[in-house]
Amino acid sequence: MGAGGFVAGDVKNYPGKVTRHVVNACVLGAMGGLIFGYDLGISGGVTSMAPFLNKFFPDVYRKEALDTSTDQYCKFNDMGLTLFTSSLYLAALIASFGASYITRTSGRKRTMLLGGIVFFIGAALNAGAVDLSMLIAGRILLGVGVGFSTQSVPLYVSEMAPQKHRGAFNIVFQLAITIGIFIANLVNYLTPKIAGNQAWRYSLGGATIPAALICLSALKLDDTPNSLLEQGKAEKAREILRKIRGLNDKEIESEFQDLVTASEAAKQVEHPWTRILKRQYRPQLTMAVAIPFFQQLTGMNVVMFYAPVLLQSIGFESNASLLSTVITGAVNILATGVSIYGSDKSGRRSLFLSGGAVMFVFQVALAVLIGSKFGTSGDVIALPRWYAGIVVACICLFVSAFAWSWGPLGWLVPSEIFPLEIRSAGQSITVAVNMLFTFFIAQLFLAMLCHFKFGLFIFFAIFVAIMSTFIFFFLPETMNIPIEEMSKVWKQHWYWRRFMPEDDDCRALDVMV
Ligand SMILES: OC[C@H]1O[C@](O)(CO)[C@@H](O)[C@@H]1O
Repeated sequence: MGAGGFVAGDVKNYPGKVTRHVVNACVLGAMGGLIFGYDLGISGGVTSMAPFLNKFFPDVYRKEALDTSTDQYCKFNDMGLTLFTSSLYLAALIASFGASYITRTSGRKRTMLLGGIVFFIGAALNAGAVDLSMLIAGRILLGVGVGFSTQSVPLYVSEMAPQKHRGAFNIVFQLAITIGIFIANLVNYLTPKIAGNQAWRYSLGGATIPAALICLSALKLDDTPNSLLEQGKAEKAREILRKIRGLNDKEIESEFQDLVTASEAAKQVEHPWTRILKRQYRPQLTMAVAIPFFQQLTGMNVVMFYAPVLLQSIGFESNASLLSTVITGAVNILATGVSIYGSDKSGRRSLFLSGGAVMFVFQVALAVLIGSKFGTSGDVIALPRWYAGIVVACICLFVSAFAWSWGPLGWLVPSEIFPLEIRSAGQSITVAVNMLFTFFIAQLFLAMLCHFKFGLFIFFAIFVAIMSTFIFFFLPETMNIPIEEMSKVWKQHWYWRRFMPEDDDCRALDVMV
C-alpha cells in the first residue's frame, strides 16, 4: 500500500444489518442529486434552442446567426449567456453556507425538504417565464435548491448508512446526479420534436418532477440519529438507530454512546466556522477544499460540454446530440455503478488512483487524436469512420474513469471525514468549492478551448497527474472506518499525524471556541 494508504487496525466495528429502512432512507435521500444533475444536463441544450434565444437573448440570437466561422475550437461565445447558465452555481455556492446553519440547527431532513420546495418554485418560474427577470429569479431559486440539497444529502446518507456500506450508499447520490443529466439530455432531444417553439418551457419545467419527488421523499424520511442528537432529541435518535440498524437496544449501545459523546463535544462548539480553522482540523479542511477543486479540474465538465460540438465536427452530424447523450449519460451512469460496488471493497484510494491513471491516458490520447486532425486552425475536415470511432471510444473511457473515481468520491470522502462539531461547516466548504469551480469551468471553457485548442486536454491531464500524486501521498484510506472514529486515520498518517492533538481527550477539553 502507498504512502498514504493504511487502514487503521484498532477501529471499532459496529454491528448493523442492511435493513429496508436504511435502504429506503439512503436511496430516497440520495435522489436529492437528481435536481442537480437535471440542471447540469438541461441548460446547455436549452440555451442553444433558437426560440429561447430569440425571446430572451435577441442580440445573441442575431450574432449567432451571422457567425460563419468554421473553426471548431473558437465557437461563437457570449459571456452574458454563459453567465445566465453558470449563475446557478454562484447561487448554490452562497446558499450552501446558509444551509450549513439549517442542517445543524433544524436537521438534514428539513434542509432537503426546503431545498426541494425552493427548487420546485424556481423550475415553475422558469417554465412560465415571460421576461428575463422571471427567468433569472427562477435560476437563483434553482441554485438555492441545489445548494441546500448538495449540502444536506451527502451528510444525510453518510450518517444513516451502516459503516461497512457507507461508500455504496453515498455513491447513490452521484448516481442520481448522473441519472438527472441523462434524463435532461433525453428531454432536450425530445422536446423540440414534440413542442416546437415552446420546447424550452417543457425542458425547464421538467425540473418540477424531480423537485416534487424530493419533497415527497423528504417528508417521509426520518432524520439521522446524529442530527437528532444535535437537536437534543436523544430518545428519538435511539429509536431511529435501532430501526435503521435492525438491532435491539443492547446491540446498538456502543454506536449510540459514541454518537452521544460526539454530539456532546459538538454542542460545546459555538462557532464551527472558527473552530474548523484550528490546526487539528487541517487535514479535513485540506481535503474539503482540495477534493472538490480537483474534481472539477479533471476536465469532466469540459468533455461533457464539448462532446456534442466535437462529435458533430468529426462526422456524426445528424445524431450527434443523441450520441453524446449516450456517451456522457449512459456510460457515466454505468461506471458510477462500478464504484458503488468497489468503494467498500477495494477502497477509496484504489478507485481514485485507477481512475486518475485511465483519465490521464485518454486525455493525452484525445489531445493527440484531435490535434493531429484539426491542427491549430481547428478547421473541419472529413474524418474516416474508424478514426471517429476511436475518438468516441476515448471519450467513453475517460468518462467512465471519472465516473468510478472523482465523480462519486468527490462527494463521499469529504462527507465522511469531519467530526460532528464541524461536519455541516465542512460540507458547506466542499459544496462551495465544487460550485465555484463548476462555475469557472462553465464560464471559461469556451475561451480556454479557443486559446489552448487541443492542448486543453493536456492542461487537464497535467492536473489529473497532480491530483493523483496528492491522493497517493495525502489521503488515508477511509473505507470501513466508523464516521465518529475517523480521527484515528489522521493520527496514524505519516504526514497528518503532526497536526493531531496527543489523545482523543484533547478534543473534549479543547472545544470551547
Ligand atoms: O457526472 C458528471 C457530473 O458530476 C459532477 O462532477 C458532480 O459530482 C458534475 O460537476 C458533473 O457534471
